[in-house]
Amino acid sequence: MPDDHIRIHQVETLSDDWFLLKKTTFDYRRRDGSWQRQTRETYDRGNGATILLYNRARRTVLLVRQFRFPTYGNGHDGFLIETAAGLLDRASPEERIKAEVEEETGYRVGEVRKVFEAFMSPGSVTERLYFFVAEYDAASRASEGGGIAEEGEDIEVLELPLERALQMIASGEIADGKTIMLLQYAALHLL
Ligand SMILES: Nc1nc2c(ncn2[C@@H]2O[C@H](COP(=O)(O)OP(=O)(O)O[C@H]3O[C@H](CO)[C@@H](O)[C@H](O)[C@@H]3O)[C@@H](O)[C@H]2O)c(=O)[nH]1
Ligand SMILES: [Mg+2]
Repeated sequence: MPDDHIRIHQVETLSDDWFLLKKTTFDYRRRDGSWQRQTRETYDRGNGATILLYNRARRTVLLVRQFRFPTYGNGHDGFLIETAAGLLDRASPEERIKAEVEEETGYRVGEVRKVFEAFMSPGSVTERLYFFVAEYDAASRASEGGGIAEEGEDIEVLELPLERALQMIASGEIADGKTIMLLQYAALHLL
């Protein structure tokens, strides 16, 4: 796709509170060469990182459960089981995910390995998510985890056999996109 296919016409800030919601009007050059005016809203919450901790010998994974208000009421009770994750806040993905995984799970990991990057909701959310894996064992537990209570985090740590986690995808008990992707990666490549 050549670089000259977009001309930004107008950018309007609809909301700039916790995160940023913009409405952009732009001209898009279609594949047949004609220009078409379009408007799109984009929700910008920065980029993020997520990590699956796994134990090869025991064939287990570490996940977290927390209340996610946006899912509450959309056919879910809101308590999502997820891989540990956090927003980058201008840090590098590697740096951020190491701090985040310790905050949320209490486990301190040395080496983390990036396995892929993905846009999780490209029609409306700008965020690029960086996916990592790392090994853990009982000795890597440095604290209780649980997240930052002052920020409203109330995170429960779950250790599960990979087989059980995969069954929970099939049953709908695990319903978070990034988590499903990393568990499937583990089944294919790690455990
Ligand atoms: N006051 C307030 N707090 C908010 C709001 N939105 C989020 N927060 C708080 O901001 C903090 C963000 O926590 P992180 O651990 O850094 O991010 P995350 O929400 O876990 O995000 C991760 O998971 C997302 C969902 O899969 C990912 O989209 C994201 O990239 C990241 O990896 C949490 O304490 C959350 O409650 C808001 O509108 N108002
Ligand atoms: Mg988080």
